Amino acid sequence: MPSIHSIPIIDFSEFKTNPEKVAQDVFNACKSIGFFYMVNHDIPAKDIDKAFEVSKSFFDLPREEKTRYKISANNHGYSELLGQKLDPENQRQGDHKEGFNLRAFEGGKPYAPIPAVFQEHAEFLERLSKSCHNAALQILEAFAIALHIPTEQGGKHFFVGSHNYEGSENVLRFLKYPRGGESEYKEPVRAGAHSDYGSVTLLFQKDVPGLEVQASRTEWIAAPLIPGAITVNVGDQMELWTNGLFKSTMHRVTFLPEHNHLDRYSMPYFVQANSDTSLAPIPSPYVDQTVKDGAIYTAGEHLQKRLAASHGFEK
Ligand SMILES: O=C(O)CCC(=O)C(=O)O
Ligand SMILES: [Fe+2]
Repeated sequence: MPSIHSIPIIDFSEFKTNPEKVAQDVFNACKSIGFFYMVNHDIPAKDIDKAFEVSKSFFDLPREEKTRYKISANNHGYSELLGQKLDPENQRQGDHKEGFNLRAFEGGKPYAPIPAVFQEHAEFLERLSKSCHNAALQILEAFAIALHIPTEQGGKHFFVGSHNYEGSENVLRFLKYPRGGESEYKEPVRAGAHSDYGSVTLLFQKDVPGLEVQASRTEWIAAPLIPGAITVNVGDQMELWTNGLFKSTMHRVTFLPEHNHLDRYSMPYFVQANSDTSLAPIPSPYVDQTVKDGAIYTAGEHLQKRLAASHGFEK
């Protein structure tokens, strides 16, 4: 396979008028590098800016405040600096980041208690998390169109049917990679190499780059910041569902010496299929239907397995 040197930019303003074209671009990206930039999506820039401000106000709180909301096996809450290993098999030290996972709202309320700095913007955060979900539904519709899912199996709505917002395990995650500390830090990268666990991830990057994507077994390429674009990647659930056709590509975050004086903030939105959904190969003429080895997990089982390994939760 030729090596892939860049991440394609896909214009979703054409999705309403020419869905086939957008779906084909998405298909080509997902079969090769597993990443693309979504431009002209429906999430207003001012909402993204505001979310980063709210995120900063949370991370600025004293440590004792933040640790009151410590993350547990429900995947909601605060993870401390060095608290998570995204590459648990290889890392000697946790990631050089702190984070807060905000699970999907339920019945208009946060999934579990959230700090006052979030609570005072609860309506806004719920709206944002639903806008992210809707952007993901457009991508999932593009997947189904490109994969030619038969109409009797749901056609273009195939994935939409297995991605409810209400009751989902979707997470809007706030991350802060603090400036400094790189000289004592033992690892070469500040977030370990990993693939994402869900079906699709939307990532909002801001000001400070550092994300790298494994373009081939030996080559990492930068995923630079593109103003206004959402960095989108295929997650494990989609790779399993497509029996390896779509690539859940490894990625990591590096230290960049020219940005050492700045805190890095990012905001991934992890989209999960309904937890009881089987990850057996989907009905597409492009997807090999033979299951080679191992058991077929449900989306929920797959997620729990990966989360337990990276956070060290009790199993
Ligand atoms: O911070 C980033 O840019 C990427 C974070 C990431 O890949 C993750 O949390 O899964
Ligand atoms: Fe990731």
